Amino acid sequence: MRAIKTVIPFKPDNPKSRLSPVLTEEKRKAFVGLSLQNVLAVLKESGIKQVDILSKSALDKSDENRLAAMSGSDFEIKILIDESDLNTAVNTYLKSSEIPVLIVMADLALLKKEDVEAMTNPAAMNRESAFVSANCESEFIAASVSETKAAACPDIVRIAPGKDGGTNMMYISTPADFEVNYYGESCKKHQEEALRRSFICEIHKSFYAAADMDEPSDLNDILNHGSGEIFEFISKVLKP
Ligand SMILES: Nc1nc2c(ncn2[C@@H]2O[C@H](COP(=O)(O)OP(=O)(O)OP(=O)(O)O)[C@@H](O)[C@H]2O)c(=O)[nH]1
Ligand SMILES: C[C@H](OP(=O)(O)O)C(=O)O
Repeated sequence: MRAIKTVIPFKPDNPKSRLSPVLTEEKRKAFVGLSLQNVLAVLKESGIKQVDILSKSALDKSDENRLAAMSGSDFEIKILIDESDLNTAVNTYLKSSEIPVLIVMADLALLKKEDVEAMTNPAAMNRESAFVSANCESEFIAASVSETKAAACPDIVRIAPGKDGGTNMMYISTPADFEVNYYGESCKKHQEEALRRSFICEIHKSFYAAADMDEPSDLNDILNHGSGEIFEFISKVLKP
């Protein structure tokens, strides 16, 4: 795999406030810890070797212990603390990055390794995922078209949108030349920014990558499609 940096923005304090109708603060903290663990496991499975957790504040001891247990010579996890807001923290990170960056949100409880592979190396995938070029109206099958375009113009932004128009993952080939602008319909904003900066923009459409956990009803997706510790946790909390 081509060298890339992978970064997970993370907010450990009072996380997922929109879930407060169904989860206490303590449970929300436990939930984002499990979700982060899930995302890291998928990244590891997909061949990513090193991940930076870009955290707004220090991690809880339990989360730190979990990360330490996952970390090893073949999978290095670094914790970087940046107390600024999400956009400032990520943009500072991008500015200092000389190789492609993959940004992955921590609340993707259903993420699959195929989604990560589609973001980092779509041409190598033997699949029929549809990609959409922001430069044209029609959808097309990714690999051959995107390779041809990439040969002519190597700067690529690849986005996995959230189900409500946010940006759940983003691959940026030349990160120092791009700025993120999260919140609201950020996928659209990022597509526009890509076009403005003459990047090729591709969209990875996937139910699993789109399933961010923002609102109480989103947790049903974990009950219906999830597995492991996070499934057990949500099952217990929602069906005591
Ligand atoms: N470093 C950093 N990460 C953040 C910040 N705010 C959110 N994040 C992370 O960015 C990703 C997407 O954030 P949201 O889905 O809005 O999560 P949230 O802010 O905990 O949720 P709400 O309080 O419900 O808006 C998650 O991985 C969060 O942990 C921040 O200020 N700094
Ligand atoms: C950060 C934000 O996340 P959401 O609140 O849409 O989950 C976004 O994707 O722009």
